[in-house]
Amino acid sequence: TTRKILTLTLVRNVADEILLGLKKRGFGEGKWNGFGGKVEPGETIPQAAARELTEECGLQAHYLTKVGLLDFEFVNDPVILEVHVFETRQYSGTVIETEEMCPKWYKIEDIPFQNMWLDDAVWFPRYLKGGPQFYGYFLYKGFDTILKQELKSTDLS
Ligand SMILES: CN1CCN(c2cc(NC3CC3)nc(N)n2)CC1
Repeated sequence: TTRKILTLTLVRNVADEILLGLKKRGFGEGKWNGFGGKVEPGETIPQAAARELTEECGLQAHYLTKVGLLDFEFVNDPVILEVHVFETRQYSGTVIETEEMCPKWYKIEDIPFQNMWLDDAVWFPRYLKGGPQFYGYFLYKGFDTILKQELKSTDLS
């Protein structure tokens, strides 16, 4: 198996709402999600996360916190998606719609799980609770069925 390193950044405002984007094209089109993408050569993972955030919604993150790591495997597919999850509460700029994303602020109680990746309903509550970083593993069959899942806390010490 090979790993594809990806980023996912969740933005929170002072009202504790969360900024999600409706993906307009490509992988995950039609789903609400945080912002992210691939890590380019010569980039650290946090640098890639910050770059993708700006490209996808116009905000500049001034501080990123690593909140978790998610591994996604797909039956009969050798590529594991290794998604590094970050949060920012310190950012500047104006939220804009881009070619990739239509951003919208959500109250926590209104997060549209029915229109998000299936796994989000599993790990988002753990993310929202805060605390130690989390590790999640999801084995998908197609894009609509999770065959196996694992979610645990990983203290760095
Ligand atoms: C650049 N990316 C792509 C992958 N990604 C995913 C994936 C995901 N599930 C996987 C079955 C697809 N679930 C969330 N919430 N995000 C984050 C952003």
